[in-house]
Amino acid sequence: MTGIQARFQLNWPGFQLDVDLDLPNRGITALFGHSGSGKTTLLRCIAGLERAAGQLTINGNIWQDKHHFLATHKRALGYVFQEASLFSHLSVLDNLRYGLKRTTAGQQVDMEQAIELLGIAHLLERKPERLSGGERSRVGIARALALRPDILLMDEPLAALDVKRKQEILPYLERLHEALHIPVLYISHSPDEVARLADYLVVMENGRTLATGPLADTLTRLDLPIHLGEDAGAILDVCVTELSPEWHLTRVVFSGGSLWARDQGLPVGRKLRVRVLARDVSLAIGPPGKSSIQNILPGHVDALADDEHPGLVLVRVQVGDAIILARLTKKSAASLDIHPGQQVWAQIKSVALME
Ligand SMILES: Nc1ncnc2c1ncn2[C@@H]1O[C@H](COP(=O)(O)OP(=O)(O)OP(=O)(O)O)[C@@H](O)[C@H]1O
Repeated sequence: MTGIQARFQLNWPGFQLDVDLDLPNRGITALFGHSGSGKTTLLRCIAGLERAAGQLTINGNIWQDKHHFLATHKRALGYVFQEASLFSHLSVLDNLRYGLKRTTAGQQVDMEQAIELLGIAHLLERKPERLSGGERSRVGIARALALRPDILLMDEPLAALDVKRKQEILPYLERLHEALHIPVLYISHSPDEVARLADYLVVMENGRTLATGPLADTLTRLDLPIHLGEDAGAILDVCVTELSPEWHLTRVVFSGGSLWARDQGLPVGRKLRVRVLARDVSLAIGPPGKSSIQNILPGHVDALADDEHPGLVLVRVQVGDAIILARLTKKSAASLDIHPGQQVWAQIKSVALME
């Protein structure tokens, strides 16, 4: 049995946790939900810091069931918090070594890989006080990885950083998808971070899981109360197929067609994600004539749902195998008689390449 099987029940006055999760054995799973929905409590149960009833199996190893409860220090896990709590009297290298009982050859390789992945080789001799916030976070993550965990738990690791530092660290986290062969559970309140990093999404509400599934499918479900507001949109897996140096544009293809985006110097053949925000998509019920919009894709309306504002509606459009969301005013949806099954042309004003 691979992956994570986690079933927990916890009864606190005013809060009950009741989850039953089966999660993939690699990739980043984002835990998303309102404040107080139980995300941190779930991570603490996995870490053995809360004694919930239930069971927990990580890649076939039982960490908890009716008869066993493995103590936290015996669980092969890395835990990264908002503030990386580094030892101030130790250099970065000694911080990384701390906790490794004796450094075996295998651990040395893991530590070197962690140093490389997080880009901290030039910081090894420094004391934590001489690191920027972003560098401290990277060292904190590398330290967790050096322990060769079977699972990495990250509780809003970027929340304490300003926008600039976040942008600096995100590319390192993006590399974790590919490079790590362990599951990562990642709590975040930021839809942008989730869209960039996550492969899988768990939506929590009041101590329960409302939905779990691959990121692109779960983000475009209209039946979930994930109120993303201006961040509502779709994620597409694409591949760069053409460059147009003359117009500084890049063409990417996905299962539903192709899109032009602003050139960011990516080579042909590069696979990446793009994010298409619902507010940037409008719909026409016939092939549009001359338009300044380059990206026009035919598709079919799959479903409609009220948006947060009473005057707006979100429309799910099936484009090939992919789903795109469009945000329309209720007035225009009514005047075009937008309904499930209808053929439409999605006009996409802007596409963000996430690289
Ligand atoms: N030790 C505790 N005893 C009783 N209730 C607790 C305890 N710790 C947390 N809670 C409550 O459990 C609920 C879930 O808290 P938790 O920190 O897991 O939420 P969260 O989704 O991580 O929130 P946030 O996004 O704000 O970090 C909250 O109502 C909180 O007040």
